[in-house]
Amino acid sequence: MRTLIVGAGATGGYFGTRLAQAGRDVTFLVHPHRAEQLRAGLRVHGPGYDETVPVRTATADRLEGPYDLVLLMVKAWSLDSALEDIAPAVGPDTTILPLLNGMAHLERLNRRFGEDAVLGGIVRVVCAVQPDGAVLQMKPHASLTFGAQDRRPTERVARVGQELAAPGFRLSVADNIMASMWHKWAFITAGGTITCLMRGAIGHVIAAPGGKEFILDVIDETERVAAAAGYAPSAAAHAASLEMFTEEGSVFTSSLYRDVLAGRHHEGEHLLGEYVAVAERVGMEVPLTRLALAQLRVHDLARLDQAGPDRARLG
Ligand SMILES: NC(=O)C1=CN([C@@H]2O[C@H](COP(=O)(O)OP(=O)(O)OC[C@H]3O[C@@H](n4cnc5c(N)ncnc54)[C@H](OP(=O)(O)O)[C@@H]3O)[C@@H](O)[C@H]2O)C=CC1
Ligand SMILES: CC(C)(CO)C(=O)C(=O)O
Repeated sequence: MRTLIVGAGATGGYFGTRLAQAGRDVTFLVHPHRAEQLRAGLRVHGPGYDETVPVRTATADRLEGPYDLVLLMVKAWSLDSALEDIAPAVGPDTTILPLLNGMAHLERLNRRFGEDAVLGGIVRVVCAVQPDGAVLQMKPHASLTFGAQDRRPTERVARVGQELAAPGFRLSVADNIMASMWHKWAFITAGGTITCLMRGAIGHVIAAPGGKEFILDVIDETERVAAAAGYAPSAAAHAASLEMFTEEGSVFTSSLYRDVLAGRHHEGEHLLGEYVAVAERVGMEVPLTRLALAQLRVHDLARLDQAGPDRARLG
């Protein structure tokens, strides 16, 4: 099977190198600067390991298809350009597996490629690209969960499962991938809302008087939306959110908040903006998520103003 991994960033770099090491036929679609950086291999390091993995890269102008499987591992704001770039890689039998956080991308992909060709998926890992281009895995766990949007156990799902089974992460086929994606989206939206609004790590929010009550209110708000949309978090998903977001001393911040702090592009519209839009559709008030979203929008406007004529270069 020929697999194209779109993006050799944090998640693409981590999962893609695990697949390459397992002998899979993997090509990374990258921008020219990243191709240059990866000439001598992609360094991935984390708890107890440090490896430089030889990788095959392609840039959009040299992409030859079709591929059997395309893993989309880009941030939401890059999705449109990534979809243009992968056009030569997609044939009538290509399977597209997006692994972004959130849900809104599925609709766009379904419109473009048809629902049968597009699987749902999530990854759980905590990785970041370092200034030298290496991918750093910050926590030991890593998993990839996927499945057909309509829950049918098709031949396509079985083939993709065989291709993606590799050492270095736990692979599972979800019985209901839409529910898994929703639970993760609710979780990420809660984490983003808490850390962006409070401008700090969970440990500090919990330690502040009133902080725990605020956290519980955010979890409640996000879970009520998921339930109203037909995806009430399971007891286990609720317990995982409580554990993560009420841990004393925790240094956890969402990647959304870290992107905001670093002045980078962020997934606020894709995660919180779309969440508020769903809440509106199901007739629910989400004042805390809405406040976090408004704050992100103000931040973005200020950032554009500060950049002035350089705004086109904002990354
Ligand atoms: N990081 C993590 O631990 C986790 C992230 N996620 C989710 O996974 C998704 C991806 O995040 P993450 O891996 O962190 O993002 P990164 O920003 O680390 O990586 C994305 C990569 O995609 C590249 N890219 C974007 N568009 C193209 C294109 N058209 N052609 C080639 N390369 C392209 C970017 O390159 P360039 O810089 O050149 O634009 C960048 O290297 C997000 O939705 C995120 O929320 C989910 C779980 C954990
Ligand atoms: C919480 C985490 C690291 C989990 O995978 C994540 O996806 C994020 O912060 O965006």
